Formats: sequence, structure tokens, C-alpha cells
Amino acid sequence: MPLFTWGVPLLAGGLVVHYVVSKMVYPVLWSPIDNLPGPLTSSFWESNLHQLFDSRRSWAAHEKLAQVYGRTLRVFGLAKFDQRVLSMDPSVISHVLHRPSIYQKPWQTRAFISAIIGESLLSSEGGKHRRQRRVADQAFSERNLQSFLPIMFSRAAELTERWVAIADKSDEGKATIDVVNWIQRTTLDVIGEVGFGVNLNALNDEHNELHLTYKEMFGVLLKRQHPLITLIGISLPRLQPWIPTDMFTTLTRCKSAVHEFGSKLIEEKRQLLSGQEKCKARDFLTLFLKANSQPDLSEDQRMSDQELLDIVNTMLSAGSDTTALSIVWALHYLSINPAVQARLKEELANIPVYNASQICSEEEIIAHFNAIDRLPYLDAVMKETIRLAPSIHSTIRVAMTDDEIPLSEEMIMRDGSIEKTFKVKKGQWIHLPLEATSIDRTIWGEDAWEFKPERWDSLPEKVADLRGPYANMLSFSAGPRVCIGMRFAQMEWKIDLHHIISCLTFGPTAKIVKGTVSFSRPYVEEDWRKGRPSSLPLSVSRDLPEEAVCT
Ligand code: HEM
Repeated sequence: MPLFTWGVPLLAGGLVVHYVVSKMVYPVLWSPIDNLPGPLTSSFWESNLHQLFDSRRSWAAHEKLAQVYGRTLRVFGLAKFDQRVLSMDPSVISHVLHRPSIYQKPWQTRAFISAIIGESLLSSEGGKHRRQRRVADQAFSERNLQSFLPIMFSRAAELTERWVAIADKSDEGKATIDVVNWIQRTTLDVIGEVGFGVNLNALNDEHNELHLTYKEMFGVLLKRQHPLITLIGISLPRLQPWIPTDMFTTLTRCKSAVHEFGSKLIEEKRQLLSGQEKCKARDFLTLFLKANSQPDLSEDQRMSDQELLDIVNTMLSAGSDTTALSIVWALHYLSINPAVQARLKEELANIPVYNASQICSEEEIIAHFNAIDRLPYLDAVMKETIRLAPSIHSTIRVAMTDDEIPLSEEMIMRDGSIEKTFKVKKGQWIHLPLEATSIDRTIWGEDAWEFKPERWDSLPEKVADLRGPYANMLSFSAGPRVCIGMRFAQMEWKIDLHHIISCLTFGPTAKIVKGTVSFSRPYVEEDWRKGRPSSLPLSVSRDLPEEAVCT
């Protein structure tokens, strides 16, 4: 009896004290990163996160922190006990991103991603991630991507035709179009066909179920609810269906719709593969199923149906929204920089706009794309867009073991010592602000915050220090977990922009702000304040008939 009277409460009390000491007291008093320079707080509950993640303040906040404390500093996460490293230093970022066995995504981030799109490449770690990535890499080979060019060309042509028709029908040949909605539907159609060999028909059908499901899923993340309820739902995803808040009921309903769509697809593909000796289809799902059924694959290397389903879901969301947003941001920057738009049109006029049926052989299509791919100003416009508006603002890692990280240059610590490295303990969180490295004025020059594609003609030498895989930048991350769809996205956005800008002219209609809801999205300023969905309404007019080849 005394065991139950005193033992259980004592044990529970002991666990609480252990938790508080190890998670709250120890990190404050003995964390090695306590010696890193960083802002002080006036209260226990003050956090630096808001200024870092609020898109409207983020650029200035990162710049100020780097000026005062240097490129690597200590910031406060949830409160004073939650000390984190924030580093804009290329040497630190490279060290962390190239050691995925030491630095993994924290379980909270992985749970959040899994809660939305399932446990797949974006959220898996260790052996599971390596196994999934090995299979997925095959699908993204250059040869395989080239086979998707006809799909990309025909969707770009279809979208352009629809916009030309809307502009032609409107008064004075100029219409206002929310380009976000249209481009999201276009990229969803492309990934539907490329990824799974199905025509989702989202471009033609505004009320396409899958498109509306994704829209709802990301829209609901904007809704406010008590942070504790969010934490419980994200940490314990199995509880989500029973949490009666708008966010979790919507997420549960949407995930179940995507689950149903994916399961049907996998079943159909499997039947197709078993019914024919050789299935010629090269869509991602067919390739994953084929790779997964190789006879030499051991059982523990095979992906389960749930894993395949999660990959379907990851490709649908990571592969369509990110690319769509890059094209959308390019249209935004072109609309507010008419001289850049005019110069781009001039360059694009050198390469005719075909619709897919006009191009016959595979070689011709590849040659046509290569010509577009080599256009220097189009390339510079896209690099500049990704530099200023990468879909993914930052990423985060947690140290799985103690480590010592090299700095690019010596740093004065809080105790006055001068160091070229700093130590982290197992469990240390490290923020890597990918976007901040692309707008750093000490790297890119005083005009770094301006949209200037011309800068790509002669970059400051320091840009090379960033060592990112795309134009030195880190917008697609780096290391073994670099974005798998980097080349895919480049192909799609170049084809779309070539079509769209050759035929149409865009102008601004409202003040636009950048908001981060999973990805960086454009919002009409008032809509953002009122929690309404992302949109980019632009005035769209058809170019003079003699210049345009587009009907
Ligand atoms: C402009 C478009 C895109 C941008 C800016 C972008 C950016 C990124 C970034 C920064 C990461 C690393 C995330 C992190 O570590 O926290 C990532 C990972 C990933 N991306 Fe992309 N992405 C784009 C397009 C695509 C496309 C088109 C696909 C698929 C068709 C895709 C699929 C993925 C996947 C599966 C991962 C996880 C890779 C891994 O961890 O092994 N992305 N992307």
C-alpha cells in the first residue's frame, strides 16, 4: 500500500523534476552554445522566432542580427530555456547539411510534415530515407525527365490559350486573373501525369476535387487555434481525427480524400504491371512499383503500400506547389518591373512558341527545350526570382551526437575568447535560414534586396562561398538531402514562362505581401491581414497580333 501511496507520486514528481532540469535548467546554465553571441531577453518567455519567420520582417531581422552578433548566433526558441543556434555562415550550413547522420530533422518538424503529407522522403530519416531516396532518384534521371517534356509543353500551351481567350473576351482586351489558382492547377496536372500517368484535368476544371483538397489543406493551416492543441495534434497524429477543431477535422478529411485517390492509383498501376509483360509507362509511380518489385530486393528493403502512398502524396504537394509558386513569383516581379518584362519578351521572341502537336519527334522536343534552357535572360530572371522568393524560407536540424562545427571566420564569443569553431551537444537545434543567405547584402552587394536579373552577368566573388547546388544558392538546400525535384522544377518553369511571356503582358493590380504558410506565398495585403487565401491578381493582356504566334 505505501508503495502506491508514496511511490507513484514520488516517481511522477521525479520524472517532472528530471524533465525540467534536463530540458529547462541545464540548457540555460550549461549549454555550450550559451557562449555564442546573441540577443538577451528581458523576460523568461521572450522568443526570437517571430521576427525570423514573419516574412515582412524577416530580411531586416536577419540582417540586424548578423550585424550585431555575427553570422552565427544563439537565439531563443519557445522561451529562454530553449536556446538554439541560428547560422547564416556558409561553412556552418554546409557542415550541417552534408552530415545527415549527425544532423536530422527534429521529430516535431517530421511529425508536422507527416501530419500533412504522410511519412515520406521529406520527413523520413536514416536507413528509411536512404532506401526511399535510392528508389526515387532513378525516377529523376535527366533521361527520364526529358521524356516528360511533351507533357510540360502541352500544359503550358493549354494554360496560355486559356488566358489569351480570357483577355480577348474582356473589355479593352485586358482581364484581371488570379494567376496563383491557374498555375497551381497547371503544375498539379503536370505532376499528375508525370508522377502517376493520370490526367487530373485540374486546369480545365476549377472545381477539381484534388486541387480543392490541397487548397483547403494549406488554407486551414492559416487558421488560429490554441498552440497547445496544435502541439498535441502534431505530436500525436493518431489523435487528430478525434480533436474537434476546424484545423484537425479539415486535415483528417483532406488526408482521407488524398489517401483514397492514392490507393486507387496504386491498385490500378499494380494491375497494369502484372497484366503486361513490359509496361512502357515512365511515370514515377510505375518506376517506384517496378523498383520495389525487383526480385533481388530483400523484404526489409521493400516499401509498404503506405510508404508508396506517402510518396505519391509528397510528390503531389512538394512537386506542384513549390514549382507553381516560383512561376507565380516570377510573374509578380515581371509585372512590377515592366522594363525587365520587355527585355525578356525580346529574348523569348527568338524561339517560336509551339503547341505540343506541332513538334513531332522526341529529338525535336529535346532540341527545342535545350534552346529555351540556354536563353541567358530567362535563366537570370528565374535565378533572381528564386533568390528573392524561394518557396522554402528555412530549414532546421537537430544534432544527434555532440559535435564541433567550423566557422568561416573567427568569432568573438561572449566570454571574450576568439574561436574558429563552436561546440554543440546532442539535442541542439540549429536553424538554417536558406532565404537569408540569398539576400545577404554583405555577400550580394548593396542592391541585394532589389529584383535585378542583370546582376547575374557579373556576381560578387563572395557568392561562390555559398556553395549551393543551384547558381550557388541554397534555395533547394544542399548535400545528400538536396531537393530531388530541382531539375524538374527548372524545366517546368522555363517552359511555362517561355509560353506565357511570349504571348501575354502582365501588370500589377494590388499591393502584394509575402506570407509563409508551409511555403512562401503571395497575398493581397488586406487578404493576409484578414486570413484569406493566397492570390496574385494581375492584369493580363494579349500582345499585338503581329508579335504573337499564339492562338
Ligand atoms: C522551385 C521549386 C522547388 C523548390 C524551391 C524546392 C525546395 C526544396 C528544399 C529547400 C528542400 C529541402 C527541405 C529541407 O531539407 O527541409 C526540398 C526537398 C525536397 N523536394 Fe523540393 N523544391 C522544389 C521543387 C520540387 C519538385 C518539383 C519536387 C518533386 C517533383 C520536389 C520534391 C522534393 C522532395 C521529395 C524533397 C525531400 C528530399 C529529401 O529529403 O531527400 N521539390 N525541396
